Amino acid sequence: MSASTPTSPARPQGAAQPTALYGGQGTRRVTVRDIAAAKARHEKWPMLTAYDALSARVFDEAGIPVLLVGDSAAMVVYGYDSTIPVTVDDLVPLAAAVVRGAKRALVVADLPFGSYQSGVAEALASAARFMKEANVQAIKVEGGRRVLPQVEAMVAAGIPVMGHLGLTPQSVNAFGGYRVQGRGEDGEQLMADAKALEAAGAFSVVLECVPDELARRVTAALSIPTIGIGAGEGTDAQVLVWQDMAGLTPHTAKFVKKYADLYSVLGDAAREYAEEVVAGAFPTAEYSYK
Ligand SMILES: Nc1nc(=O)c2c([nH]1)NC[C@@H]1CN(c3ccc(C(=O)N[C@@H](CCC(=O)O)C(=O)O)cc3)CN21
Ligand SMILES: CC(C)C(=O)C(=O)O
Ligand SMILES: [Mg+2]
Repeated sequence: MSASTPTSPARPQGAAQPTALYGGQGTRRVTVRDIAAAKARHEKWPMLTAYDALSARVFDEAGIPVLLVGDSAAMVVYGYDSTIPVTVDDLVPLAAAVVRGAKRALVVADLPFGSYQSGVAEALASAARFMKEANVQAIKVEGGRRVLPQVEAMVAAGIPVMGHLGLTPQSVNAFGGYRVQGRGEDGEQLMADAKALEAAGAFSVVLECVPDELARRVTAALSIPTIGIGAGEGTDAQVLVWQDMAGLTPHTAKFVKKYADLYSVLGDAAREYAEEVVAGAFPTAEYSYK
């Protein structure tokens, strides 16, 4: 598969199959410059969310080059029914755990609702907390031209910024639900937002729940990578919430492909453990000390 890729050195037996982004990079962490170079080489790459050290380690060793500490933690970690309630205080410890667990992946953290919208100073202060307390390498904010001053200020401060357009879940109350965005005339607004983010210095942009044809046009129009979720096959990269793709989340959107059935696997393990404890079948001598 990658045998013909000149930049990929031989890897130790048993090592995870690297994505193209990891080619030739030894064990150092992926950087935003690597991400930019991948677009120039027309390489597609995967991003997953992560919220704890152990899952971050699993994904890192599986060759996922970029991990996102998403504000979706509000829903999949904290049990809220939207991303609105989660705070910087909630997310910073999760982000710190992900950075400790992942040795090679670039770690990006979402700025949560209410931690950047009011202005440049608020955005810089929130981003600085993720950089100083969690040691993340990049920050993501939702929105286009309405958050441009914040994006420009963060970039000027040396903070790599990932944009996020389309279905921006922090605006769920304005959208009136989790609906596909950018159809018809709205597509041109989204295109203008994407170009503005690139001009402001964003290093990449997430396109969530938009028509595949729009995502393809935006991807062609930008020199920075697009990362799709429910945006079809035409983006440079893809992202999914890990509990969705692993089949742990009971109800998911149409764009989710389940690559495992963790809901059943984990439930079966818990049921079997419970049965054995009740029956006195666990622990046996094998699991006991003399
Ligand atoms: N676990 C999880 N996965 C996610 O992908 C995710 C979160 N949480 N939380 C934050 C947002 C919310 N997201 C969502 C939630 C629901 C739909 C959804 O049900 N969409 C409809 C589309 C309806 C239409 O056609 O307009 C669908 O049927 O897929 C989409 C994105 C994506 N994000
Ligand atoms: C799904 C991705 C793009 C996200 O913003 C999140 O997980 O919070
Ligand atoms: Mg998010």
